[in-house]
Amino acid sequence: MVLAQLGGSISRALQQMSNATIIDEKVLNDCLNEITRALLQSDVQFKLVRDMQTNIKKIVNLDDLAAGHNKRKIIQQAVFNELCKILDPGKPAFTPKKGKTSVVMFVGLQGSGKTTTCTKYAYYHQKKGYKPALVCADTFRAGAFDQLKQNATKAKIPFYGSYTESDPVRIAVEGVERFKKENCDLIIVDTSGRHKQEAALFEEMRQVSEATKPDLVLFVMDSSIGQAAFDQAQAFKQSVPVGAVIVTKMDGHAKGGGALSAVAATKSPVIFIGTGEHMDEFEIFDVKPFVSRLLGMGDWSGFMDKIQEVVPMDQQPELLQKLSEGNFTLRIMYEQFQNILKMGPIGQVFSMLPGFSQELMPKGREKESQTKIKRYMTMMDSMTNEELDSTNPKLMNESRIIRIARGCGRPIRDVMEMLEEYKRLAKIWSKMKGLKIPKKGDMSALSRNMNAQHMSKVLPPQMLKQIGGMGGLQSLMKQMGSSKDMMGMFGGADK
Ligand SMILES: Nc1nc2c(ncn2[C@@H]2O[C@H](COP(=O)(O)OP(=O)(O)OP(=O)(O)O)[C@@H](O)[C@H]2O)c(=O)[nH]1
Repeated sequence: MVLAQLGGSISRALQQMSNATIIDEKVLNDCLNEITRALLQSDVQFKLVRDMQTNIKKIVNLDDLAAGHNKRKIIQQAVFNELCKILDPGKPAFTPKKGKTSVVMFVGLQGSGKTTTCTKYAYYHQKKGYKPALVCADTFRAGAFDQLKQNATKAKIPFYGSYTESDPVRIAVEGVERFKKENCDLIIVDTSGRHKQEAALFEEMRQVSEATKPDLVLFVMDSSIGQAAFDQAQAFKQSVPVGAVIVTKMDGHAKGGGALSAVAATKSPVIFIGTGEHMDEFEIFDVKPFVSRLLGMGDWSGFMDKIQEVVPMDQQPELLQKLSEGNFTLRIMYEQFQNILKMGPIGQVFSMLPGFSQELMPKGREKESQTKIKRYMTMMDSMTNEELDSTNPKLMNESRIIRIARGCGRPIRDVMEMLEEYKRLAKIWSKMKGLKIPKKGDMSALSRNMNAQHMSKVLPPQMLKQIGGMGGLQSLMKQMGSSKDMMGMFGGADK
């Protein structure tokens, strides 16, 4: 069961319960058992699941439910809070400061994706203006240094390692010293992968940590690790001061529940997730939006942040103005396709929009979707300015379609398909009509300006019904809006 399925199962359990006329202990227990089953099937550790169930029972007061309060909402909120609690140890991770040297050491099981993730982490910070450097202290796996070297060269990040030196402590110390002298502010030390049974390798890892005195030890974990996650993560935590976790391969078909367990074992926050093999398939991890996405509630703040990344700054106000007028033209679609292709996998963007990820960008088919987008753009290149800027769907008559097909050398049905896709996107974006436009550059204000009215238009009808219609959505947004993150996520509550 992948995490998305886990979210679906939990939502279904909640839905079934809210369909019951009277919520008594049995109905509540059935619902919680269903949720428990889904969590266990996703590899969340048994003890965590049991504790979660007990906590929810403590929080949810059956008398309140009987009094006719919105039962589903109360329980959904409790499930939401409990899942957040598992993933949020309540203390923030160390963040490196620009201009001040920080040493970050990467540890993890063999093949968890450490080396790949080191470069992603370095690259991410380099884009933010840091001066990162990579040190390969993995003397165990032949080829590890070559891999790091290759990645680092591609990203133009300085690196240090040795083909002959077999002592990882020595390499780590030399590398750190060298990059300190070169005024690098983020020195990243990659270490060998190991399993908890390998005592000698654990001792070696401890020595590297002691010698380099890292400001942060990052535990890298593959999301598919399953039930073993808790014990493995705990073993690492006992040997070195793990301060944060990165979960990799979140793009795969892993169950993913192990990741939740590992966080609980290390009592450290997840700070990033890896979503692919490429350098930029790396996302900041935020607990509340993540759980919200897991439960199928969408993640507006993430979506708006992505737009900020995808759309060049100078085009943002203009695009938002057009969207707020409800004028989604083919030209806008073309320009957005251009931006999206520049940025990389569009799945990352659209998976954040509630309910639309599957239609726009089926998981695992990103490459196909990109090819499709390029094909659409070729067809649009054969359109006139009038066609590109029109908001009148009737303009695209048969003769225009035939002309476009001839112009781009594609069959007529391809042009029709592209126009259908345009209509579908235009329909989605027309829901943005009336959006308050933030001042130039202040995209976060946009998410704050999104109110329940906008949300209700964008949410798929069945999801809105699940939440309890407009009234349910408003109170859910108010209730959740007490935290800043949630305000951002749902675009702010109506006051
Ligand atoms: N799909 C996907 N693959 C990933 C991700 N992160 C890493 N990988 C792949 O996972 C494999 C192992 O990654 P490495 O970086 O070599 O793993 P490692 O932990 O350094 O390996 P050891 O040094 O043997 O411990 C490689 O094929 C990576 O491309 C991710 O987020 N998604």
